[in-house]
Amino acid sequence: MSRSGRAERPTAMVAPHILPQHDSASDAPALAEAKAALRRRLRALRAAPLPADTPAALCRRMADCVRAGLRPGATVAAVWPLPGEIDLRGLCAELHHGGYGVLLPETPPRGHPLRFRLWRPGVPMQAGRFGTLHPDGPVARPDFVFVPLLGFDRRGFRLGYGGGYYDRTLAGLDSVPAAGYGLSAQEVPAVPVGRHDVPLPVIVTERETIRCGA
Ligand SMILES: Nc1nc2c(c(=O)[nH]1)N(C=O)[C@@H](CNc1ccc(C(=O)N[C@@H](CCC(=O)O)C(=O)O)cc1)CN2
Ligand SMILES: Nc1ncnc2c1ncn2[C@@H]1O[C@H](COP(=O)(O)OP(=O)(O)OP(=O)(O)O)[C@@H](O)[C@H]1O
Repeated sequence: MSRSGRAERPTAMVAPHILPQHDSASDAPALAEAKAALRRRLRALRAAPLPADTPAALCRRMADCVRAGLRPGATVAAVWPLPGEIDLRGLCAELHHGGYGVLLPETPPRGHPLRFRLWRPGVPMQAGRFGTLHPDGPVARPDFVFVPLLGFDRRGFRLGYGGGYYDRTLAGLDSVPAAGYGLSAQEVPAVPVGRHDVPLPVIVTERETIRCGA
């Protein structure tokens, strides 16, 4: 049974990649339920303890990814950690000290894109929706976006917390370069996708930098 008390649909579990498409702005119910079921599984998996060097290995790859593609002075969107997530605060500090502008998202009401604000070490953080924290710095446009995820596949599709925030945000940023990031343990064979889900070109894990679809 799902959290809502409804039975989960077997088709959604067996072949999530061939679910019928829906005509409205939201995902069709079967697709939404397939995503919700996968989210529950991936959240549970996140509770497992991590090897001590894993977060540092991931952050190192993410910093390399920025330095390979952008010059200092460019702005990079990261996130401030929510409980249970990989902590990118060390990466934020490293990028800031390397001359990059570090942006963090402010979470708007559901249905709206994220707004990114400039962060620097010590800047006051404001409490936002869903327990998120954002800096009170000026709003700025990212030159590059790191996209958090609960799960991903090798095609570059990802699953987040279900707000649809990143798909909306990237759709509004006119082909800004972006990379997903997460743990290799968060990889699944095929994330269930709807018409708003746009695959990411790159996903960085602690083990590899995946060029999706390559
Ligand atoms: N650190 C971080 N910041 C982020 C995101 C993220 O994934 N990670 N977001 C990515 O879009 C946006 C916030 N989106 C969110 C959308 C829904 C929920 C949410 O429903 N949270 C659940 C608990 C989820 C869990 O702990 O697994 C809740 O509040 O009950 C949280 C954030 C912007 N900031
Ligand atoms: N660009 C968009 N325009 C309209 N609706 C969208 C857009 N992107 C996503 N949605 C809708 O938002 C809802 C949540 O999307 P989805 O389940 O893909 O979220 P998510 O990627 O897990 O969340 P997040 O991006 O916040 O981490 C779905 O109903 C989806 O169809």
